[in-house]
Amino acid sequence: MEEFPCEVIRNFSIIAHIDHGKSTLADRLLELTGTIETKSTGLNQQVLDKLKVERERGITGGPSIVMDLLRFAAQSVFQNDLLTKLSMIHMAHGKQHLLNLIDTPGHVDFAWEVSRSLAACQGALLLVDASQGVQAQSISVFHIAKERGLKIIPVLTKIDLPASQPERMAAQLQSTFGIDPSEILHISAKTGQGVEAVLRAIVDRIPPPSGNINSPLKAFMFDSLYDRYRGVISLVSIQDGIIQKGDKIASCHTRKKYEITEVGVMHPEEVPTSSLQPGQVGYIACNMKESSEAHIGDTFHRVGALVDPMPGFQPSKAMVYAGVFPVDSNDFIKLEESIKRARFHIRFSLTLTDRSVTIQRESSTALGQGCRLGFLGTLHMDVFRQRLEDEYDANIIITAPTVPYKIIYKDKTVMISNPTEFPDTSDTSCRVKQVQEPVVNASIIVPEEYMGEMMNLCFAHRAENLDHRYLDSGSTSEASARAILTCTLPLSEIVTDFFDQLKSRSSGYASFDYEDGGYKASDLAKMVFLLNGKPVDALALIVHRSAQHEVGKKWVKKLHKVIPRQLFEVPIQAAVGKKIIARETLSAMRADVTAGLYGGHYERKMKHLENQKESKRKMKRIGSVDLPQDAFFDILSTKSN
Ligand SMILES: Nc1nc2c(ncn2[C@@H]2O[C@H](COP(=O)(O)OP(=O)(O)OP(=O)(O)O)[C@@H](O)[C@H]2O)c(=O)[nH]1
Repeated sequence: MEEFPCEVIRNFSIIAHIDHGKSTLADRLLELTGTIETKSTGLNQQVLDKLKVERERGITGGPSIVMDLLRFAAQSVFQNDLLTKLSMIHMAHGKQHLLNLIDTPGHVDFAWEVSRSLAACQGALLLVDASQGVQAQSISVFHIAKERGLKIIPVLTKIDLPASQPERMAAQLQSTFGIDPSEILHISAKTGQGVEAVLRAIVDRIPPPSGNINSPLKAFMFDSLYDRYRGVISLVSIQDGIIQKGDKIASCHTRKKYEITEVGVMHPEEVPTSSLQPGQVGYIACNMKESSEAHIGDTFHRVGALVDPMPGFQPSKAMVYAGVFPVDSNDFIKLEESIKRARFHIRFSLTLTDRSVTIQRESSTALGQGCRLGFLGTLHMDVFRQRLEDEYDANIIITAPTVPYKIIYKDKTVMISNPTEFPDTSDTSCRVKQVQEPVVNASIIVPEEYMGEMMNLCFAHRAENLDHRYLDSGSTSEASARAILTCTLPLSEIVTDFFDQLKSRSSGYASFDYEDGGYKASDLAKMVFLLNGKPVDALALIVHRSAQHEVGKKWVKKLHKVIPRQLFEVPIQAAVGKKIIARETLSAMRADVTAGLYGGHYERKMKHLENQKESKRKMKRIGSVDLPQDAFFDILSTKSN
């Protein structure tokens, strides 16, 4: 592939709320520039099926069909999934331009990944569905792009839809982001209307990357992947200088030295080039053996020519944790493998890095050996869980999600991510000074008639600092005004069913987004459930004291409903510290399942015994109480809390 000087290069991203049509627009741009063929192949369906989970949730990491297709093609053909960036060539003003589309995950859980990708861009298309208008995530991604100083090209899409209201939405973009309506492009990515103008705007409005080919090499690593044969492949954006095969480079972060074995760009698959120059975004392969050597946000320089490193990033931290256990403890190794495979797939489909899901072994007296997984957010966890359950047919139990708490003692601070580790704060000898929980700054956008409902929902989830303002005045008779409601919420309150309730109580109209709001002191306690006097560690919860009686009562009722009767009476209790705060009693039942069957019914008797054996196999024995797998599912199902 020919070399492109800096001034004809444009590095951009598409930022949008989920489902606003990012993938469709990317497909159109790739088609218009001849990067891919216009006609989709029958393969697409196959690929879509493979990515069922992400499809169902309506999220993809990038230009859907193209990306997915290439990801899978690349996996099988080249054993390489370096596809978070695509290059297109476009003729404008009599010159060929190289347009690099850099993929972003575009979801609130992955804010860090979004800024990581945007760091390699000079501009972004802010894509807004003209029938839906500005949504919560449009706002958060806009701010990230703005903070990074990117040129933003506002684009209203889906104008072919009868429900689209481009004029009204343009006014909304103006009032929300201060965008001049004359700068807004009106397109339909589906029919292709106006998409040419998008290519023109990318060339005309986004500045070329700056950089000097004669300065010392400075290459910024914004992503990395592992290739079985070539080791770590890094995606880099060249800030200054030039990089080519045979060059000896070093990492600013680890000081380790490497020799470049290959450089190239994605067009759309890997195309080796003789060099990468300032402004170019491409891949480099060097003799980097371990993923642990690759640090996202690292800067490479030529050996012997030190440069100031680019500002790096704070990698994202796991914010939601859950335990995963095999129903049959012999399956632990199999489960661990499934988890690793699921992690691999999620990483590609959501454009995440290797370390996006943290895994630690965990053992529970109730559930045996398992893993404690850490996720970036609830969506991340849900997608992962669904993939484990669906695609790997994993016979697993997943515990209720929890968030990391800060326990401040007189002499130290400890972070805990498992309720079983939570200290008994009512015990005066435990020396806990304060307990803090993570909070988020949440924003919800809804039509005004749902405001009351949304406020109630927020208050029921311990919201503070509630505020609201209007985004527009609902200029047409059929469209009501939309408002943005902001508040702080404890993260633990949104990891269960908050999102589902938000959707159902707003008839699907509310959009929700949040950002990290730090830690806040809170009056929390550990709630333990006892079956026949024995605590079940896997069921332990952390509750706000104001809700402990309500939560305790609800859970013992739920346990009472799902635990089958045993041969003896079983008290089911909820305790906080030493205090029992709720109780139900499960009455005893008869033992012999065949007792009612008299002589001559040998086959029936055997069948009953077989059935009993089968259901015993699926039981978890908690102390002396048998709990069927289904009961655990029911108890731990977050949706029915
Ligand atoms: N009518 C119409 N539909 C469109 C247009 N652009 C996208 N769509 C449809 O909108 C839906 C979402 O489009 P996608 O391109 O998958 O959206 P996305 O933003 O990539 O979604 P995620 O990657 O899952 O976040 C699909 O059903 C598209 O067919 C458009 O211009 N007009």
